[in-house]
Amino acid sequence: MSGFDHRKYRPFPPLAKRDRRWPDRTIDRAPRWASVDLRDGNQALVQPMNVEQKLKLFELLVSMGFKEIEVGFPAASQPDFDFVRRIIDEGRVPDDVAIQVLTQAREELIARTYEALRGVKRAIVHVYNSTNPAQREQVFRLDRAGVKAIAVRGAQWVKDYAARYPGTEWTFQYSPESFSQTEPDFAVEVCTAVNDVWRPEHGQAVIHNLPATVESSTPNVFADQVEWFCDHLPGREHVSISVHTHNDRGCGIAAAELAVLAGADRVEGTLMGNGERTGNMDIVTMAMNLYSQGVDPELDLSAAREMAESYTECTGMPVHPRHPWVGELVYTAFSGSHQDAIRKGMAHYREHPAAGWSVPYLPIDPADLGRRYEEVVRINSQSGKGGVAHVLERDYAISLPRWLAQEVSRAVQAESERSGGEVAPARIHEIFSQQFGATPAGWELDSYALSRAGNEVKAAVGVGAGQQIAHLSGQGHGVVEALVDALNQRYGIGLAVEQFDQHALSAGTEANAMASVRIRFGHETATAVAFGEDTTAAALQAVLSAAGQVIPMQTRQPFAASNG
Ligand SMILES: CC(=O)SCCNC(=O)CCNC(=O)[C@H](O)C(C)(C)COP(=O)(O)OP(=O)(O)OC[C@H]1O[C@@H](n2cnc3c(N)ncnc32)[C@H](O)[C@@H]1OP(=O)(O)O
Ligand SMILES: CC(C)C(=O)C(=O)O
Ligand SMILES: [Mg+2]
Repeated sequence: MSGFDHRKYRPFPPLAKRDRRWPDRTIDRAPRWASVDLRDGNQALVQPMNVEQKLKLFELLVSMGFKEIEVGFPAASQPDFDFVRRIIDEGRVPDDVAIQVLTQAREELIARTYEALRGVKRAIVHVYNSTNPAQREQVFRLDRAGVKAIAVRGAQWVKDYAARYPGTEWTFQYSPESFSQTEPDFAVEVCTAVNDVWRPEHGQAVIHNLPATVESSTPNVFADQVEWFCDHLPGREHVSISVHTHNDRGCGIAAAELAVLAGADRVEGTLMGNGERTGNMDIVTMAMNLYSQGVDPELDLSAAREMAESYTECTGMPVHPRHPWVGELVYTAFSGSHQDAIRKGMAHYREHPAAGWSVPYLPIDPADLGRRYEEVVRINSQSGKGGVAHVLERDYAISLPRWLAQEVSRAVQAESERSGGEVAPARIHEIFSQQFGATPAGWELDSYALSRAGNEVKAAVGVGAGQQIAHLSGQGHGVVEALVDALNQRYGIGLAVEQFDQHALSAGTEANAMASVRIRFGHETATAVAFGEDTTAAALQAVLSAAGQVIPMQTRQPFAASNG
């Protein structure tokens, strides 16, 4: 019989709250960020970071602008203790950064915690104990009063030991661990008792950190809990309210965002969401969410890729290619309709930058995070003409008319179906050059002379190479028509031009002009592209290259005679 049985679980009881205000709010400024990478992130790693790795990550966090960084649980292990000592002794903690350390509410651990912090300019001592019914009953085997007493004793030790180190600017932080699974009135009762020891109203800096230690409800329920807590904590105005969410249901970031709407001033989390089990809330994502709404995240994420690399180096944790904002593929479109829209949207943004960023499928400008536009459109069998045209435009300054983009895209599609994978820009250019830009042997434009009488252009064109030059002449409304006329006369055939485009190329390209043509010959068509010094040369060569594809060999030979 299957053990998969939902009846084993109980639904999370929501808070009966009728006066919620948070749904009508928006976040218009960044909360205070506190990184717990070096503690919660570290304690969840298969192989916790060594001192060198911790140093590197610490320096990364400082460089990103974090002002509050939980650097470890120094009473728990010698490496954690040594790390805290090292950053203090070596003067690595900038004056505007407060390091934070975690401890259980046990005297010997608190004493050792303060030893680790000796001499630091400012620090946050973070003491915690679980307050929810399951831990009260199963871990502590205590009732509410007993668990509150653990917190009060812990708060007292934190205060007493701080008094022994008067040279440091201390902030005290208390976490009713498992807050989100604790009865709200009890969470308020415990935090009030802690405040009675710390007396924030007399100037002691105090943070109450409300953890969703294990995420067990939808984020709206957490927001209700936070709002309720803020409304009911006596002296709320004297303390900072922090949240610390985990991601068991995949909503750690959403819960933190809604908690900020509900009144939280501060958010604890980690880079990329590393942390216990499914992780802590990901500060990078939440900060980027704000950034994408035009809110200054107050963290520097401009070198996001390097940040992700350092993160992996320090923690050994890979970054998923679809990780919000930072993953390798998160600004990449393979699918045709997305590429088409991105191409048009980027062009629109270039023309109207003052209107702000609104490129479809790209929530932000990838360049803001140091991402290259090359990554945005990548071609495989799901791609369409817009994407192929975009790649040629972006990487080779070649603009294709719509009809030609369709043809090139079909050729690229055939290649990707054959290979079953991505077609790199260089290969797209090669396909384009070989299938559309090649000049058939004997069809090189050697020379041309034009004269105009009224609306008519007369063209005398030398075709071929070396000794094999044919001299053709014809007339028409323009050079293309004149050359087609010359070819039709010379071979007694009926070529017709179906499509023709020419344009000057942008500076920096070798040729000055590009022309593209599709001609019809009976049931066949041929398309060719040519580049030239000038638009006339490009146009004539394009027609010759196309003609060379469809005029049968026997008709073509010999090509040295002149019809003019
Ligand atoms: C949600 C979180 O992330 S909390 C942080 C968790 N992080 C860590 O635990 C990492 C570092 N921890 C450690 O290295 C160790 O747990 C230590 C050094 C702190 C303590 O180690 P030990 O004393 O050997 O054991 P352990 O952690 O099992 O202690 C459990 C005891 O502490 C009590 N306890 C647990 N948490 C707390 C707390 N916050 N405050 C006071 N007592 C606590 C338990 O009730 C239990 O008591 P008992 O021995 O009377 O049954
Ligand atoms: C120590 C606390 C804040 C914690 O990490 C948690 O509850 O998840
Ligand atoms: Mg945690």
